[in-house]
Amino acid sequence: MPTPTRPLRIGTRGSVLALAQAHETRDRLMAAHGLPQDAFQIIPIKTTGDRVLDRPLSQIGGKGLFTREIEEALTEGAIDIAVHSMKDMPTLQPDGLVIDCLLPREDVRDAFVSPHVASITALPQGAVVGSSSLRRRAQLAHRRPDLQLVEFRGNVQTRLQKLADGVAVATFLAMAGLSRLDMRHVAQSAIDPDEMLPAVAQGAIGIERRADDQGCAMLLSSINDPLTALRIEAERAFLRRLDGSCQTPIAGLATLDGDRMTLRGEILRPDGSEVVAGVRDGLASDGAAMGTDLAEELLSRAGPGFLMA
Ligand SMILES: NCc1[nH]cc(CCC(=O)O)c1CC(=O)O
Repeated sequence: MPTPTRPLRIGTRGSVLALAQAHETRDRLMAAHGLPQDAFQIIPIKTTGDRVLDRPLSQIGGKGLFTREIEEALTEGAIDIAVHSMKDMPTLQPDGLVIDCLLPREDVRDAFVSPHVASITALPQGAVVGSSSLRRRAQLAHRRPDLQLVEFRGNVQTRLQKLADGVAVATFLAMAGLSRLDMRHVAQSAIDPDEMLPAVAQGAIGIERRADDQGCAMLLSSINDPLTALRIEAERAFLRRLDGSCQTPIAGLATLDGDRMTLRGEILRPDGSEVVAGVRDGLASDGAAMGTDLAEELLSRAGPGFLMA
């Protein structure tokens, strides 16, 4: 809790997008509690994922790469809360930490980004596309086996520069990240989830705290968006059962219609040669069970070893 003597310390990665998310969190807390800006201090923390830029994430060790150092700072008390892209979060938090605050979700869709080409369909035969996301690579390879995929790491600016340099003719980014950076214009199109199912929790910001910190629990409860929380709970239950990591292409998306939820999920072979997809409909309050159940259906239909390939 912020006190007159000490501001509330908000831990975040240092990327432009991460800082925008930390600022959004601070602004919501200021508005909800009538607090001044200097009641908060934003503390950027460098993570392994930020440090190692020359290898695909899947080779360095998957999820957790962008969060470990931040969670350590939280556990040690060097920060009070941590702001995360939920898409990058492991499905289980370390002992003593919880995420029970989700901000209203942004656009969940992937963006098709290219200087000249309008859409996936419009890509010329054999075109070079840059992406380091195993999910997007597998989904694209499934749909367009003719395309050539190259690794594409780095922040939004770096990736746009690579496109300008002709390293690839197109790439994908999350619409949510582009929106938060006021850069939606760089997207040629937003890809419908029926065409490319997004990553679990794409577009959602979660705020982590120490489980025993009742002050922060109260502070954060006022900015939690319960509908986003329901969707993320279902999607992450699905991912948890699949033991999702960056090494297993998985996509999942929950949508709400009143008190009903539809949960779609898919798992892919990394080379895109096979996709196993399924859907569940049910009560929004049963999201976690639907997620586990859908994951089990996909696992049994895929058969042993599917995710290892
Ligand atoms: N893996 C990196 C990452 N984590 C969250 C976002 C975008 C914002 C979001 O989905 O909330 C991105 C970049 C991207 O996929 O373009």
